[in-house]
Amino acid sequence: MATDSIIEIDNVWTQYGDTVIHRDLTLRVHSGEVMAIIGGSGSGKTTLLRLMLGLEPPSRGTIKVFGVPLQGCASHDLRQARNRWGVLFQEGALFSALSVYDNVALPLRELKALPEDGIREMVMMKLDLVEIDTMSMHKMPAELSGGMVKRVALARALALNPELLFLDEPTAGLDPERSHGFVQIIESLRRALNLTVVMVTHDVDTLMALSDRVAVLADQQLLTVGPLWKIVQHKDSFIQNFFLGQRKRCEQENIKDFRDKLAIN
Ligand SMILES: Nc1ncnc2c1ncn2[C@@H]1O[C@H](COP(=O)(O)OP(=O)(O)OP(=O)(O)O)[C@@H](O)[C@H]1O
Repeated sequence: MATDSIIEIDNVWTQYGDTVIHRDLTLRVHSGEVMAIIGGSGSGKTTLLRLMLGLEPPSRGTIKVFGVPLQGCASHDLRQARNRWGVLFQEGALFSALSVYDNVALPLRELKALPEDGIREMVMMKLDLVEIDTMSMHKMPAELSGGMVKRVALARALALNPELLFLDEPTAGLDPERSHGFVQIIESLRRALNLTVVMVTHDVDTLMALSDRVAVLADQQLLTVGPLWKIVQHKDSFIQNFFLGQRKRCEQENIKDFRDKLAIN
């Protein structure tokens, strides 16, 4: 078995009553890669993310993150594993009653490992990473644009210096320009912090910009896993429809050009 697997999913089934969502999924996420998960609406992408976060157990099979089996491990081990990952939920999910500063400080305060001035230093550093200026620090979430909410949520996800980042539809709801800017921030952070990333997305630009491999969920199974340029050549009808009119863009050379431009802009 590869030693650099950060996430190991083995023979996982998810079932609600008689309804099977996942049938015998096996997947590895390697250290330092960006693994994208795509699939139709209701194909079980978010549920798969929730399984990887230990928020719900699979009906069958095992999931290990950092070598820790999420089911049946000691609560101390689970807590330690959780402190090594950050999550950006689909809607940003900031606490509406807390300021920008307090939202980012929250995971650090919960950890009870730093004095308040240490927390302040960390919060300022994370806000700087996601390009939120100090003027906005005391704003409430309702006063922020959609793009800012995402960036603050990303700062919070990074608060504990995670090695692993989960992103659920990171660019959903952003206009193309903001989406582009947010993807650039994720890409530069990923490089600088050497992050492993698991993201659910339906956005082809985001896939082109960030993904090293793409896992396709369809018909309750993992249809295929591979680099984007290979995935688009798959004959399956879901994949064909998903990339309709975009297959040429997703050729290897075009992906490279797209990423080069992203790095320059
Ligand atoms: N706790 C639950 N109880 C019963 N059914 C559930 C539960 N959680 C999810 N489901 C069902 O599992 C299926 C997969 O849901 P999930 O949200 O993972 O899909 P998805 O691929 O993320 O969809 P979308 O792209 O529309 O967000 C859906 O049919 C959903 O209704």
